[in-house]
Formats: sequence, structure tokens, C-alpha cells
Amino acid sequence: MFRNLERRFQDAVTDINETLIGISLDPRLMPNSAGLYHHHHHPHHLEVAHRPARSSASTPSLRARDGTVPPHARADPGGNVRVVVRVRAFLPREIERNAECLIRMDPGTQRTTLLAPNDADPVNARARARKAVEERSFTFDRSFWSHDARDPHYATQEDIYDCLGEEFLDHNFEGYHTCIFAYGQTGSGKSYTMMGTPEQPGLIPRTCEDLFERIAAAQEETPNISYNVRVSYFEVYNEHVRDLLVPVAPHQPPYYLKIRESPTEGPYVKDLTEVPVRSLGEILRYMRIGDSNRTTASTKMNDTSSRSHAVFTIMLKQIHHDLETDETTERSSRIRLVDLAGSERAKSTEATGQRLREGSNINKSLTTLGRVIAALADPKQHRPSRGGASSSVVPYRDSILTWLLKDSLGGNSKTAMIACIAPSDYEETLSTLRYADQAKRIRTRAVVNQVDAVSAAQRDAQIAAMQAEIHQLQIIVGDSRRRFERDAREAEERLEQYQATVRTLQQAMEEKSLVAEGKIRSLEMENEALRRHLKLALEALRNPVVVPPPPPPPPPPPDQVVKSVEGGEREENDDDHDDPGGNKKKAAEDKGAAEQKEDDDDDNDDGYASGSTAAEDQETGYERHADDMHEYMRGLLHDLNLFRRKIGDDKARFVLDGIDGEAVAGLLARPRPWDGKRSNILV
Ligand SMILES: Nc1ncnc2c1ncn2[C@@H]1O[C@H](COP(=O)(O)OP(=O)(O)OP(=O)(O)O)[C@@H](O)[C@H]1O
Repeated sequence: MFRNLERRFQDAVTDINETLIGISLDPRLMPNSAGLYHHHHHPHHLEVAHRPARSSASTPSLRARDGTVPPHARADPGGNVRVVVRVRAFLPREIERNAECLIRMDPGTQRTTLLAPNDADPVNARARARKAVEERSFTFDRSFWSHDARDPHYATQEDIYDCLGEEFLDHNFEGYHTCIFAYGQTGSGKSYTMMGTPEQPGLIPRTCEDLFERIAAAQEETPNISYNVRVSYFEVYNEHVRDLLVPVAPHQPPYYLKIRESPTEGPYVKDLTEVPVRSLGEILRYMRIGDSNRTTASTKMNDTSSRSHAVFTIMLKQIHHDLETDETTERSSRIRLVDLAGSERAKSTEATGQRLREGSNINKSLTTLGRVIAALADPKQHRPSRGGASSSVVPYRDSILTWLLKDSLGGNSKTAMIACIAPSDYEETLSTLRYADQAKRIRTRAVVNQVDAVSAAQRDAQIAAMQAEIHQLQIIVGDSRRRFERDAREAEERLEQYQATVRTLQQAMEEKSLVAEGKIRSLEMENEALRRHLKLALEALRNPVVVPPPPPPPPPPPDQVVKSVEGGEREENDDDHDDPGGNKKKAAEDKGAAEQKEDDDDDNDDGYASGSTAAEDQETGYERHADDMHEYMRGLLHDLNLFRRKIGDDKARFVLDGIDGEAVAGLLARPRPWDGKRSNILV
């Protein structure tokens, strides 16, 4: 019976221990200390502590935030360009001429219908004169009705962001490049949709706001991901690229940038300003600078804002660093938001001289865009030819815009087009809708842009290699300068290479410091958690939980009980010693027999006690003792064990503000008077 009690006691202790370990690993079950486990340095704790957040992450945005990409999401099987259409409200001049709204949208089918115009509106007279006008219908991914604010289906700026912008930002956090471009005639609402007004911000400011909100939330969740955000803003005007983040110098000819192509990155704008941004305020400031530069320049050139294509790009780099392995994983994505020039310029016929050249050049970018879209939408494009390449050639290189947007249009990007339409212009609207209808058929192939597991040593080696390369190039550039007359071209190339390497090095150093900052944040959080543990532990020691008084001394024979308990505990930890009189085997046999018996009859579990009232009393006494011990253990472990385990090795690693670590550890280790065997169970 003693052994049986002893076994039950042991089982109870094991149960408590297991329960406690379970509790300690699952912060949900420990409301008071859940937070303490959140940032513990042990990876397993981290993993478990994050589980609740992960399991609730059914939305792509949350999944994207937690730093993991499911393997199947790495390579996009190929998606079609998302095409939505948006019709704006009447402008005052349209109300004045009593214009008729020619657009109908069916919210059920997302069908947009263009009605044939009546005879009254002079704007549509030309269309009517030239050919038979008829009702036309197109179906898009979404048809946004922004014509009448009183309509229950009215699409606000927020609706546009919620339907398109948010999902595209999800993709960016997953590591995909995205591009959203607005197409439509002048005054159809492209700028309103992309940029909006201060009261009604459009897609670009909303994307920026959400981006920084997500970064802040993710950093709150884990200090292990660092974010590097950079922006650039340029316009393509008259087949020239102008940096919108560089102020327009008065009395100076405009400064245009060159296009280059890199084997890895594809076409890019050389020397384009890319500014790092750390907050929404900063990014909005650059956006405004760019907008005002665009306006300044366009006023100088006779109000040509509607003739330039504006490209706002956000580069997002997420660096996940694993403190345990000191490895980093990088995910980079590019968010491109394009406000195209007014599409009707493509048909401009009456321009002459400079205007004609401008017009034809603008035509060039937009007409080429049309040809590129047509080529990409061609079903032949999706069938690889025998050589493996696409069967028809896409004329990307025929214009600056299409050359720069090559990837966004037909390559590694998830792309959307917002076709903006005016409510009462039959010809222009039909042309826009046809364009959009064609774009629907374009398929792109986006991949997650991720570099896995780069060790700190590898990063350092990369930096060292770049420094060596820079040194080499410095020598060559110096040399070439001397021979400049002869080798101007070569010198320029070397110089460019040198500058590019220096820029990459600068960025690598910046990222290295970001990772270091992340590490510091992690350690600070851990330190804070530990400080809170110690505070709790101290409080628990100062105001101990009232422990039930030690159980009444059990009836004799007490010697045997104590021996058995001792023997049992030793058996667990130190099997080969202290087996006086070779009793171990017998004890094990008895234990086995008792187990067998207990299974049959719980109340009468041991032949020794049956039929004896004194023995029954004695047994009840032991049971009570066991129960009390069980209770005591539960309380004791609850109060102290977790804190001890947590504090263990960590205390040596940290400087504990205002708390004497040694003294606390001493207090925690001090045995309780009534407990002779605690350490075996607790450790
Ligand atoms: N959905 C809308 N709701 C209310 N007003 C709108 C909407 N869309 C456009 N507008 C208004 O219509 C006018 C023209 O819009 P916007 O300037 O955005 O056109 P655009 O297509 O960008 O023209 P451009 O090619 O000249 O840049 C602006 O006054 C704008 O405020």
C-alpha cells in the first residue's frame, strides 16, 4: 500500500510537472505571464508564443506580416493583369452643358455598359457623324461606380483601396513586385484615383499609410524583422526621364536621366534618387515634393502635366534575422504606382512644330504601350515557340515608358490597371474600355523575391568583397582619368560601375546596421521580460501564497513511509544506488502487483489494508497526506518553479537594474522548512 501511495504521489508530481511545463509553454494558459514568454530568447518558446497569432492569421495580410511564406506561394503560377474600371462624377462644365451619363454598371456581374449617345450633346457629335454608334458592354474584375455619391453602390476612395490596394500590399509583404497603373483620357480621374486630394486621399497615400502601419504592427509583434523602405519618383515626358525628387533648378535646362539595363534587375533609370523613408510623414513629404516639381516643370512647358507619365516607386525590403543562428533572410518587393498621361493625346492630329514633336513622342510612349498590351494579350504569347521564347516579339524597347515598365507589364509582377472613364464621352470611353478589355488577357509571372539564410559571416564577406572591388575600381578609375581622352567611354563605364558598387555597399552597410538594431531591440525586450519575471518573483516571495499547514503526522509506522518516499525519489534520479537489502526488485514486483490490483478495485487496492478499520484509517491518513502533498506541490510549483527555470542561466547574462540578481537567486533557492525533497521534483 505504501508503494501504491508512493506511486500515486509520484504520478501526481509527474502530472503537476507536465501540466506546469505545458502551462509554461503555452502563454494563453498563463494570463499573467503570457507576455513574459513572448520574447524569450529560446526559439521554441518563441515559436509557441507566436502560435496563437499565426493560427488566427487567416487573412493574407497577417500571414504576410509574420515573416513566413508558405512554399506553394513562392512561385506564382501566373496571374492575369487585374483590370478595374471607374467612372467619375460630372464636372461643372459637363453639368452646364447638360451632359448625359452614358455609363451603366451592374454591381452583380461587374459589367460596364456604354450607351449610345443622344443627339443633344455636342461632345459626341463627331462620333455619331463618323460611324454607327451602338451600345457596348464589357466585363471587368470590378466596375467602380463613382458617378453619383447618393447611390448605395457609390465607390469611395476607401473602397478602391480596400478592393485593390490592400491586396496588392499583401503581395508586397509576401515578396512580390506589384504595379498599379491608371489609364484614361485627360480629366477622367486618374490623378484623383492615384493621388487624390488631402480630404480624399487616393491609392498612393493610402498604400503608404497602410505600409507604415503594418511595419509598426509587425515590429510590435517581433523585433526580429527589420524593414528598409525607399522611394523614388520620376516622370516620363516627351521620351525623357526626369527625377521628380530633384528640385527644378531655375534658369537651367531640365536635367534628364539615362536608362540602363542590368542583367539581374532589367531596365532601370541611372542615377535616379532613391530616398530611404522611415515614416508616413517622410514618404508623404517626398510625394508632395515630387508633385510640386511635376507641376513647376509642367507650368513652364505650357501645362503639360496631363502629358507626362508619373511613376512613384516604393522599394520594400524585409530582413528577418534569426538571433539563434545569426542568419538573415531577405525579401524585397517593389510597389509601382503609375499615373499615365491622358490617353486621348495618342490621337492628337492637329499639333504642329514643337507641339507635334512632343505630341508624337508622347504618342510614342502611349501608342507603344498600346502595342505592348496588344502583343502581350495575344494568345500566341502564351504558347512558347520551339526555341522556348515567346512566339511574338513584344516592342518594349520602342518607348521609354514601356521599356521601363517591361517587368510590370509582362514579367515578374502582379499588375493591375485602373481604367478611368468620364461619364459622357462616347468615343474616348469606348477606346479606354477596349484598351482595358485587351489588358485583361495579359498574364504575368510573379515570383517571391527572397534570399534565404545568409549568415552574418556571408554578409560580412560580401561587404569585404565590395570594399575590395571599390578599391580596385578606384585605381582603375584614377588610371582611366589620366587616359581620359583616349578611353572616355571605358572610363565612363568604369566610373558607373564604381558608383553602382559604392551605392550597393552603402545599402549593405545600412542593412547591416538595421539588423544590428533589430538584435538590440530583441535583447532589450528579453531584458525587460526578465526584469518583469524577477519583479514578480520578488513579489511572490515577499507575499507568499498561503500554503496549507503541514499535514497532521500520519499514524505509525512513519519510518517505512519516509523510507519508501525517499526510495521512490531516488529511484527516479539515481537508480543504481541506495538499495538497502536488495529490496529494489521486490519493490518493483510489489508495485506491479499493486497496479494490477488497483485496476480491478480502486477502493480496496491492497491486500494489506483489507478488512481492518485501523488500517483503513491509516490509509485514509496517507491518502490525505498524499492529497495535501499534491496540493502543496501544485501551489509551490505554481509560485516558484517557472520563475526559477526562467531565471536560471539568463540571470548571468543581464545587468539587472536595481535588483540584486544573486540575492534573488539565493532567495529562490532557499528550501522551505517542510520540504525535504523539493529539488528533485522541481529541477
Ligand atoms: N471619383 C471622383 N469623384 C469626384 N471627383 C472626381 C473623381 N474623379 C475625378 N474627379 C475630379 O475630376 C477632375 C479631373 O480628375 P483628374 O485630375 O484626376 O483627371 P486625370 O485623368 O488625372 O487628368 P490628367 O490626365 O489631366 O492628369 C478633378 O477635378 C477631380 O477632382
